[in-house]
Amino acid sequence: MAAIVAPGLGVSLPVIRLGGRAILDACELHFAAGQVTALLGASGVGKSTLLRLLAGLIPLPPEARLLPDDGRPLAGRIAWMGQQDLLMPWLDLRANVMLGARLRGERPDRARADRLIAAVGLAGRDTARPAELSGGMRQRAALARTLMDDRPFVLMDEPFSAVDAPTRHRLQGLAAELLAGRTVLLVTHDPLEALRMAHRILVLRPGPGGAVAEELPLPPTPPLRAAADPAVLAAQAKLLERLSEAA
Ligand SMILES: Nc1ncnc2c1ncn2[C@@H]1O[C@H](COP(=O)(O)OP(=O)(O)OP(=O)(O)O)[C@@H](O)[C@H]1O
Repeated sequence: MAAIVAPGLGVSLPVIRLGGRAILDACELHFAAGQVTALLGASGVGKSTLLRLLAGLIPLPPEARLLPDDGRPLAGRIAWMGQQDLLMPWLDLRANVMLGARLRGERPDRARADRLIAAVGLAGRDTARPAELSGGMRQRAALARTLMDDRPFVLMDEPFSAVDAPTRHRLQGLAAELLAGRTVLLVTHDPLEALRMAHRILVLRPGPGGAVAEELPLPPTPPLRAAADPAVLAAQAKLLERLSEAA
């Protein structure tokens, strides 16, 4: 796959209220070009809300600004991958990977779909329906679909939480390789996943005016970090402690 280097993304948000309650406090964030930022925090603190605001799934207040560093609009340049694979059961793997283009009425790039299917280790399974694939295979298919449209910004909401630990470990390696150069915001509950994959870790913690993001230090080595790296293990213990305090 051709390497791309995505621009960074500046985010300026006022207090975000949902159902009459302040969920996120006003914030200024910058997601660095081509880097993975992991977002952690207790259940219900507002991680998905932030992701959904960036994806346009929750309407932005008029004062909010989402500014890619290249000055071009953000619309149409975001890919999304969630906890559920959202594969269409009646379509085969290749058709699922090419679904975005079909929905937009474009001619899908079949060669690119096949390269991505091979890259996620599913070569030869292109005519299989989702029901014939394991959970890990379906998440790999979802990863291929996420990358199919070649978007510079990728938002991932607990993408690997539904698979077993060894599969998750493999998918983290695969995703790190295939997402290289993109500007990624990864919501996860898994401290080790954040420590392996991220260039930067933000923890959302509740505050009186809504949740606030706090940056945590990372081991000096770049991602993808080895799970057995003593610096990663030490950071994992500290991150768990910090998450317990923030809950
Ligand atoms: N449309 C909505 N209307 C009202 N409240 C909402 C809405 N969407 C989310 N919330 C509330 O906003 C808060 C943050 O939810 P959000 O899903 O962002 O949390 P989260 O940190 O992603 O949680 P989890 O880790 O459990 O997925 C929760 O209290 C939730 O109930």
